[in-house]
This record gives sequence, structure tokens and C-alpha cells, in this order.
Amino acid sequence: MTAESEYAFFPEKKVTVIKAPFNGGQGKLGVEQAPEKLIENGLLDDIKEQGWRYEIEDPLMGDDWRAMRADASDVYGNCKRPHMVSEGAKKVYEASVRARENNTFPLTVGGDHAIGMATLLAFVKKYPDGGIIWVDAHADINTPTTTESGNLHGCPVAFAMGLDQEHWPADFDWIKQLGHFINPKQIAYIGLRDVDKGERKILRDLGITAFSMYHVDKYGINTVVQKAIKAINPSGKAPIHVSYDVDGIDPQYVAATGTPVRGGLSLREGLFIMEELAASHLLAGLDIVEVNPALGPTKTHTLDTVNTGLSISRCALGDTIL
Ligand SMILES: NC(=[NH2+])NCCC[C@H](N)C(=O)O
Repeated sequence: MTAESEYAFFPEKKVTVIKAPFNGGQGKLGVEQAPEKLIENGLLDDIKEQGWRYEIEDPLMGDDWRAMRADASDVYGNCKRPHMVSEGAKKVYEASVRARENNTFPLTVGGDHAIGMATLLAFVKKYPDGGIIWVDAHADINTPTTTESGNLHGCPVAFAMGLDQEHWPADFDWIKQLGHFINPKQIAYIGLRDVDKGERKILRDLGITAFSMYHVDKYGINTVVQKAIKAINPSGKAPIHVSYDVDGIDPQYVAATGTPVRGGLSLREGLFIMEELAASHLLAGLDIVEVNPALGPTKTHTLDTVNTGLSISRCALGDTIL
């Protein structure tokens, strides 16, 4: 069942699907296959079924990402592939800005979560007072100084917030030049259960709203979602962007992902977040990242993960059970 005009910011119900088959933010191959896999399994039909029109953007097409990934000199201190990540993020940022200018709903399909810096920055360029919900097992707020792994998919929130700029690789100068960052008050996390030491300090020092799995257990998912919406959107009228790492959901449902952490959201809790945001009329964009079709221990596991990504998208676009 679809409800008409439920989306305050998209009365025309048009989606821009931004394909982001990007793998430079982490070490495992396969995550770049996700956009095609989701499309193969029905992403575009689902969008139509929910009553939206769509166009497709493929901003990473035409570049030799394989060669960029193979460039062993692309390191900066502990950070792996800063040049590649910067290039990928810049292209996704430009595509997201175009979608925002056209007032279409950007549905960005990763790829790894490094591209989150791009979608967040494009969102706040258009909506400086918008709210962001980051669903994830991880906080992804490491800086080039705190990252232990050196994987930049663990750092996108820090880049979008402009944290620790003095230690950024020069490749990211373009972000400094945009003249806008996200504000720590405009983001809330749901689903955290694997937070690095340096990240915990940043979350505390900046007073960032974060609901871990402890809070989901303690309050229940409905209360957590309501609290998160309130924290990032005190006016009750601001648009809300969701950056959804599928590893927020438990590996029992989402095994085909690069950094699974047990003890996660149930499938229903994970979908409820999107159902509730769609019902709020305020949803204004979605990223689905970290589906890695190469990592399912069996084909069934991989298909479960892909289908979870598709369910997240359907719920975001208005699908309800009844
Ligand atoms: N998007 C993700 N899956 N991020 C995982 C990050 C894991 C770890 N905190 C790191 O910085 O390396």
C-alpha cells in the first residue's frame, strides 16, 4: 500500500538513484558490486511500485578505480587510499548536489560508507538545518589521527564535520573549500555497538546524540527513533537524511558485509526505523551502504543481505505492511 504525497520535500515523488560502486574506504573487494546486485534484484521496480519516478546517476563511471586502488603510494600517515577516497567522494558529492538542486530524493547505493561524507555534505549544503540519522554498528567518526585501521570508511562523519582538519591529507582540501560542514548537533546515531576509543571521546566531547544497542534494548526501538528525531529536529519540520549502513542490522540477517558485529538490530527494528521516518513526512534522502555480495558465506546469506537492503529502500519510499 502506498500513501500519496507523504513526503513534504518531494511532492513530485521523484528519486535519483545514485550508484556509488566504491570500495576504496576499506580493504575488502566486492562491496562495489552492490548497486548492480540491488538493481538486479528489483530496486528500480520497487521504486516504481511505491509510486515514485526515478532517474539514475552513475558518477563513478569512466574512472579507473582499479588502478587507483592498486596505487601503493596512495597513503598518508596511517590513512589508506586518501586520493582514491577523495576522488570518489567528490564525484558522489557532485551527483548528490545535482539531485538536491533538482529537488529529487537522493537514494545513494554504495559501495562502502566512505561516500557518506559526500551525501551528508550535499544534504547540508541544501538544508543547513537538516537532521541526519546514521544507522550503523560503527560511529565512523574516526579522524586521520584516531583511526586505528587507516580505513577511511571509518572516518566519513569526521570529514563531514570538519574534525581534525590540520591532519587531513591535502586531497581533502576541496571539502574545506566548500565552506560548510555538518554540525555535531544535527546528527544522531542508532545501532552502535563497536566504537573505537578515540571515537568514544569525540562523541562525548562534542555531545553527539548516540543510541547504542544498549539504548535500543533499554527503551525499545520506537522510543529511540522518536528521541533521535527530536534531538536532530527540534522544530519538528526539518528534513531528515538517513545514512544506513546495513551492518547496523544483526549479522544473522546481514552476513554479507565487511565489518559485521553481533548483537545488532533485528530485521524488524531495522525496518521500523525507516517506516517511522517515512511516516514522519520529513524523510529527505537515504544512503544504503556496505552490502558486500562477495562476502556471504553462502548464496542464501548474500541474498538475505541484498534483500535487506531492498527492504530498507522500500520502507523509506513508503511501503507499509498494511
Ligand atoms: N563503515 C564501516 N563499516 N565502518 C567500520 C569501521 C570500523 C573501525 N571503527 C574503523 O575505523 O576501522
